Amino acid sequence: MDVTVTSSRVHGDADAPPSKSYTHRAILAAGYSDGARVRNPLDSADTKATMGAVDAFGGSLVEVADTLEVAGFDGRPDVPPDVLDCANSGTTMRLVTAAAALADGITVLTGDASLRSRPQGPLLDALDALGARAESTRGNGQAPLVVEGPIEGGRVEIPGDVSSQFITALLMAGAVTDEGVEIDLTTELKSEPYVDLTLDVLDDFDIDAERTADGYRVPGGQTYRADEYQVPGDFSSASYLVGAGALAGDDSVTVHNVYPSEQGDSAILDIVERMGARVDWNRDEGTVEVEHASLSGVEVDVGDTPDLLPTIAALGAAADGTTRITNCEHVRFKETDRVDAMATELAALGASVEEERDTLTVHGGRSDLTGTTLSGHGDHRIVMALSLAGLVADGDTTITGAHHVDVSFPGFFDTLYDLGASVTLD
Ligand SMILES: O=C(O)C1=C[C@@H](OP(=O)(O)O)[C@@H](O)[C@H](O)C1
Ligand SMILES: C=C(OP(=O)(O)O)C(=O)O
Repeated sequence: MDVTVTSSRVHGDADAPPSKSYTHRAILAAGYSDGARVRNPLDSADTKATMGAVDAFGGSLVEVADTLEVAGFDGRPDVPPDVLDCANSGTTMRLVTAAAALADGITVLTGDASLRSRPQGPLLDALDALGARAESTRGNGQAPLVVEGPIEGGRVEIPGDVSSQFITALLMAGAVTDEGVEIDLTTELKSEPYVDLTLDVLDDFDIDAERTADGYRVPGGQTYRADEYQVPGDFSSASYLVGAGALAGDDSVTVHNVYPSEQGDSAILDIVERMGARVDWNRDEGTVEVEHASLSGVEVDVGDTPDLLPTIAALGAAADGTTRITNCEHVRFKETDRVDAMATELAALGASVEEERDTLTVHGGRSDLTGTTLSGHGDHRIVMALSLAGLVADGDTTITGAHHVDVSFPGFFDTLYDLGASVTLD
């Protein structure tokens, strides 16, 4: 399915969907427990993949209104009856690979073509060091993966600059090993707020884990326990709504369901404010009101907030002056190489863009942007970010693969349409 966005103004109220990162963790943590209710989970393609894994490990999940009733596998996953298909979800593959290493037998994991091109090697090496057999079938550190457990715990070294999801995976599984897991980071950690978010969920499930001088530690022999877990709203998804208000607001846009949490991507509020928009975050009410202004370029380090790169690049293309996005090499390891994808598509729209390994520079100006047909690169965030640029480009902007928004924000185009954007799906 393609989407065509025509230059338009937006205003009114919109809800941020539930957080994808919190939902994955809450569902898997409920799986590790003997049972828990997850309230207001995100129902999307990626979170369904995690639900499928919990089911395959011997848990069960029943949806009752806005709550998922999870009967867990109580710390000991069964050997799955079939290959685990993690679809497009990096979070599922990493978190579930470590869970599979607890099972007494062999698990095979795969995913779509994008997921089968993403790096898993450091996690496989770490699980190997903990006593599992963990292999890439092609020997290239990518899925399909074969994992044979069980692990008992121990000490591992792992780089922190490929994916923080490896750390999250080891912490979540490590809590139910006999010996616990001590993680020594061999490089600087990127995407650190996502590990903070993991510690937050673990704490709510009564699991102790902590940052150490060299990395992280989780003691073993623990029991996941929570009656009910409430998932907060998603700031990465909210970034597109906030971005729409900042770029094309006619009067203001108010985004609901955005309460404070450990999500690093709440940085989007500060970024659009620095670009010149007026932003009012009422933390108690969980609302953000954004008023459009003529935006100017900014410099942003996305070391902690990789998922904001497409949003910031799109805003930068429409802002006056130069937007420099630094510390972004790890953004190349996502559903697609997002640094390259945004550079290519914004250039096709008429922006002047320079791409280096670790930096993306966009020389913006909305008068330079002319609608054309762009590739969504099969990546939900590229599709949503390019839609923002379409709001201000002259004429029609068509983006291919619009259905990929189902990965994290299934109602995205309805939400944009309800705000007044001219959006046509076909
Ligand atoms: O743990 C998580 O929920 C996520 C961690 C980040 O990935 P990396 O740690 O691989 O940068 C982020 O990009 C991804 O969308 C979600
Ligand atoms: C990279 C993302 O997710 P994942 O790593 O789970 O595929 C994302 O949602 O932008």
